[in-house]
Amino acid sequence: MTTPLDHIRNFSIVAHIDHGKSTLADRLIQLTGGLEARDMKEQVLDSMDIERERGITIKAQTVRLKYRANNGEDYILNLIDTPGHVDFAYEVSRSLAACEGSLLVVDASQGVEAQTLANVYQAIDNNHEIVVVLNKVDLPAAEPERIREQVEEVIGIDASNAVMISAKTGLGVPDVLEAIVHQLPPPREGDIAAPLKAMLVDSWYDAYLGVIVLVRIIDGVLKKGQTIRMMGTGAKYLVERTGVFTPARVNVDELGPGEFGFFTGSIKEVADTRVGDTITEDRRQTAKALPGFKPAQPVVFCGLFPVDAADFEDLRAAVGKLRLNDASFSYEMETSAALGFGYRCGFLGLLHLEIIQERLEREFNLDLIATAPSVVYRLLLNDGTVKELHNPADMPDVVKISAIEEPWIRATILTPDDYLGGILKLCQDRRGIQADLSYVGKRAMLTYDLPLNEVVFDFYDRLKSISKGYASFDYHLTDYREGDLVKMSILVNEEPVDALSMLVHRTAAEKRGRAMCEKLKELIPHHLFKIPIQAAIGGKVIARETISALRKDVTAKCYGGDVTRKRKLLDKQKEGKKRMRQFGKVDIPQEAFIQALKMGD
Ligand SMILES: Nc1nc2c(ncn2[C@@H]2O[C@H](COP(=O)(O)OP(=O)(O)OP(=O)(O)O)[C@@H](O)[C@H]2O)c(=O)[nH]1
Repeated sequence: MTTPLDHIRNFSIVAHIDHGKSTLADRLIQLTGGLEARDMKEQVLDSMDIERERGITIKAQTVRLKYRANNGEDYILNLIDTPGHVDFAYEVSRSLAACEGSLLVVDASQGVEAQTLANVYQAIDNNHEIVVVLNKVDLPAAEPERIREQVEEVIGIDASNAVMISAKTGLGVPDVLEAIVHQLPPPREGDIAAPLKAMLVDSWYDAYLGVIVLVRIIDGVLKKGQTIRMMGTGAKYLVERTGVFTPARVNVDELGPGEFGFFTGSIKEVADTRVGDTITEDRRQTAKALPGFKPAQPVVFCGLFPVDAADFEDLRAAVGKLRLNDASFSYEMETSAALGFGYRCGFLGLLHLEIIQERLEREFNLDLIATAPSVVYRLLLNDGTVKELHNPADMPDVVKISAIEEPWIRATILTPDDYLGGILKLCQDRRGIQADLSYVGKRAMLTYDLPLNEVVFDFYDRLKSISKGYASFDYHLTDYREGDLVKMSILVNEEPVDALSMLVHRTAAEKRGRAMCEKLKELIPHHLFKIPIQAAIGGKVIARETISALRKDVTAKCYGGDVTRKRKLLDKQKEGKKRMRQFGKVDIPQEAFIQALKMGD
């Protein structure tokens, strides 16, 4: 039995990070009986361990809620969870496109932030009706009335029906359910008799069921035994199971128009499923496919190498497994003179990079060295061809290059006025071009165009430290612009360390080079000989430091003393060695790579 359209509501929750989206989602699940209170693990929607630890939502999920409204009618509410971090903006946009309404959650003590704006504008672009939810009214600092006005003023939407709640205590949450039913529209179209037409919203790999495909049905019915066709790729699959998440996985006989659910079939890899693809029945096809989505493009690349070269096979298996579940992560084999065999990996952003690296280390027990993150540069070559550069080490001879283009972003920053000066300076130092400055109450709203290259390293950390954590930030890629970029090499003991080479703007090269040399000087241990550390552009050295020679050997002070203590010291040294890489005659600790690449100004 499928549910009539007017008894279905499909909605997302959009919010700035930490404004309480997951807490509210949990409350809604709890109130509608999806979970008994005692089963409630904190924040069920954030299912991966790392997500839970970091308190961020990565993988968009959906949950079907059964709700008996105050009018006595039964409704199906499909909650489509969306990630809150800028790196995952693409996942936000695809989940929003599959539903009709949004709850806009705003922390009533903090007010509108950068990602509130970015996310709500995406919802508006998708023609969503919006219910404003002012959360955390239990906090003494909450000012729901003022924030309601702010939402109207800054975002320009009607907030007269805003629901005031505390997702933490549960106060007001039942009103959210009523608002979903009465203020959000049911699915706009849907013909049960028409040929199957469904949108592929997401897919992931499950160890027991294989690839699970999340769909939103537009027309027709999806059920077991059907042969379906993906219209974009042309691939055909037999449907083996259909079901929904409540959030527990429950099989259902069929999925009808307006509904969300999943199916499994003979699909081998997540890569075989394209988000945004139209799914239809092979023997009775829908006439017109949905407008497609473009796949998420990696914007940041870095090399990942095992600390111990013998672990390469394990790394190969691990990246393969991760990719099964995360099609936005890409990799190809790379060899580095300094680091041996590894993978060049592409990510949606820096957070995505950190998460993947952490999962590889934690879930697969690998020790890794990550090279400097690099954006994708476009090289215009003299022979008229264009080459994408994912790795500074692959840069062709400069005489072959007529121009280098780099990606730019448009950033929105909201900050209390007190920190405006520091932030303006930061943006300016990072080659930013100010596009706008206005005020949201007492806070400044800054719009800047910045080269992504200047943001990937530590911009966000710097912004947070300058503003004592109060500034919020969001960005999207805009275009490629030509820049005066040069490749800077780092030489340790006269040997170039390919993993540390990077593209930098000419005006910033000397400062970066100097900082890098100083940092490496601190991080590379003394050896028995003097070690020069140099930064160079082409053949020209632009910065130099020297590590003086070591005088004593570590065990000298134990001479003639306690043997166990001596052995302990040697063991400790050996342990340290494991995390070292040898470059010519010099041992560089893994930590040196990580720290050297995370540089402040
Ligand atoms: N006092 C108070 N704290 C709340 C309320 N709702 C959520 N919080 C707290 O605010 C923090 C962030 O809440 P989350 O639900 O994780 O926020 P989120 O928006 O889902 O964050 P992301 O998943 O990272 O995007 C948590 O520490 C919650 O316990 C509320 O109504 N009152």
